[in-house]
Amino acid sequence: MADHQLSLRAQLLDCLTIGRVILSIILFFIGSFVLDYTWRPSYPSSIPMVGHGRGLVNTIRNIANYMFHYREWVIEGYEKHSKSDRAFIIPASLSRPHDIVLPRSQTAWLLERPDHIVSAHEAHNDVLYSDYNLLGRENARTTWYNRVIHKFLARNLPVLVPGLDQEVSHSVDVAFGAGTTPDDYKEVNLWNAWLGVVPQVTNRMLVGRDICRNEEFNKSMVAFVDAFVLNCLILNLIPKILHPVFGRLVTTPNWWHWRKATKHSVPVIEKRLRDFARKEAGDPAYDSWTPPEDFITWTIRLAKAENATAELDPYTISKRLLPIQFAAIHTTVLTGHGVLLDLLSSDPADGVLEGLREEAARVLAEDGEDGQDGQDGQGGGRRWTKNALARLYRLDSAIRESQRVSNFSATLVERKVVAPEGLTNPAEGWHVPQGAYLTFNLQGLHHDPELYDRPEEYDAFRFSRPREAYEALPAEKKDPEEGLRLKKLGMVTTGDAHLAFGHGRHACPGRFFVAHELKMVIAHLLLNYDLRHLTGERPRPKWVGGTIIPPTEATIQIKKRKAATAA
Ligand code: HEM
Repeated sequence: MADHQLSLRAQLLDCLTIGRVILSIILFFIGSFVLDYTWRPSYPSSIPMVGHGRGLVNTIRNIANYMFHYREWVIEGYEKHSKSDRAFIIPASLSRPHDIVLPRSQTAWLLERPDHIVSAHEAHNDVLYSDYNLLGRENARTTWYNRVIHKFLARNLPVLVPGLDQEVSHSVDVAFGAGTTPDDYKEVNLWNAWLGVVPQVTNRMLVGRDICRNEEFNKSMVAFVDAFVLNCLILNLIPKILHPVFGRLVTTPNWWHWRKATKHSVPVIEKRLRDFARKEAGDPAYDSWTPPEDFITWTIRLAKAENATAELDPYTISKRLLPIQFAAIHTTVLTGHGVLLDLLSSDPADGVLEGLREEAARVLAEDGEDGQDGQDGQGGGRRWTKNALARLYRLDSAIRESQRVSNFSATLVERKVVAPEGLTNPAEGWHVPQGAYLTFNLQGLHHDPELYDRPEEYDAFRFSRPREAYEALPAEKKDPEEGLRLKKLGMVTTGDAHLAFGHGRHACPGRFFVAHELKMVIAHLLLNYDLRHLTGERPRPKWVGGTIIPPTEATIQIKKRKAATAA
């Protein structure tokens, strides 16, 4: 019997060659892909498709070419179908169903569907693999953090501006300005400099001034969002059926980075909860205490108002911060990076930098306020206010124009059909089942010559010229309706031809904050530093599927200005 067992084991081991193991793994993956594929929602054949088209061979070609040709397919689809008001299908990555790209004329129709018919949240979760990246289903499925931001952020901006201004001055002077003198230009890596600014400024709003300058906390959060993006790229290539295993495996670093951050955030959250409790208990030491305005305070207020006690757990609060860190950090760094590359690649003869600097100095003098000496180690000088920032029309336009022409996504505003009965398109008559994905053609819209004059050109003051012309009119010639129309040229206004922040009721609720942040950063740079124009072509990004890979190697030349105009 023992001999028999031994020989069976020997035979099995003989069969187990490296070649056979590799072949089995390949067959297992192919089988998983086939299963995945058969479970995908099927789309009507009346909707045209770009890429290599339908059928088994073409499907394999689509999968092989998705990484390198997605953006070209988006452009091709815009010309062939979107411009004739027709939807088209665009192939997706290996692990995701295809997207249906809707024409501009159907924007309002889709975005007005209720959330129980087409869901933004579910679409975002699927595209971002949030069940894994956000440390589990519970944190991915909740819309709590979304509600906190929608409810509190924009209305608290006037109160937040002075603190943000301090973080901007401090972080820009460290990340861009360290070691600069008025005598010579210094070379700075632009991507790393923005990464030195955005987490600190964003976290002033999220977790307050006690932690926003903490290097380990900020590094952990940046590492978390970096891991998040990398995991999305990896999971795009793995069959969905295997995600419960691979999703957990590849997102292990996310847990590690979150844990590291909690060392700093949880004690602050616990203290805030204690402070709230003592104030509520009538502790006389807290008579004049008011909580700082930040995400921690807002989430405590909302949880108390709604009796949502689970939301008051310090570790839960620290997890709710993660989706916001993801939504806020890379998007803002990408945008700021793009704006400076566009500005510094503009023709020096056009005087764009000088125009922006003149505006910033004038508005700060007129509408800024005097800073107090010694605030957080900052000197006095003029400080920004919400009203002053609202008057930076040129800078606002320079940012909006960069978001238009240097778009960081080819398609945007993803929605998933969640209604069990599916969705019928009234304009074209087709019907798609539950699980279908719909989106819009950002690339095509932002570069359409019928919507924008000379669409490929970065025209920094495209949106501010009419606003400035209106401002210069004598009061009796100003038509308030025209004034309102021109206000909509501002960077926070979304529309069916400008989708950088999405559109409709799920449009980015952080955009008002971003507008303040980016304006303060760029104004501080221009008022305190000289920036050299780039020579040659603007460094170009690369695209992997629908994901942009920015030119992170790009550097700029910067030196301290002789006569700095602001603090
Ligand atoms: C330049 C920076 C940013 C860009 C370009 C950007 C862009 C976007 C886009 C395109 C969406 C999806 C809209 C849709 O599907 O309709 C979105 C959603 C969102 N963003 Fe931003 N975002 C930025 C910064 C921020 C910041 C700083 C925050 C938070 C403070 C934030 C919080 C959110 C949230 C919570 C959502 C989900 C909204 C919802 O589903 O209702 N974003 N953002």
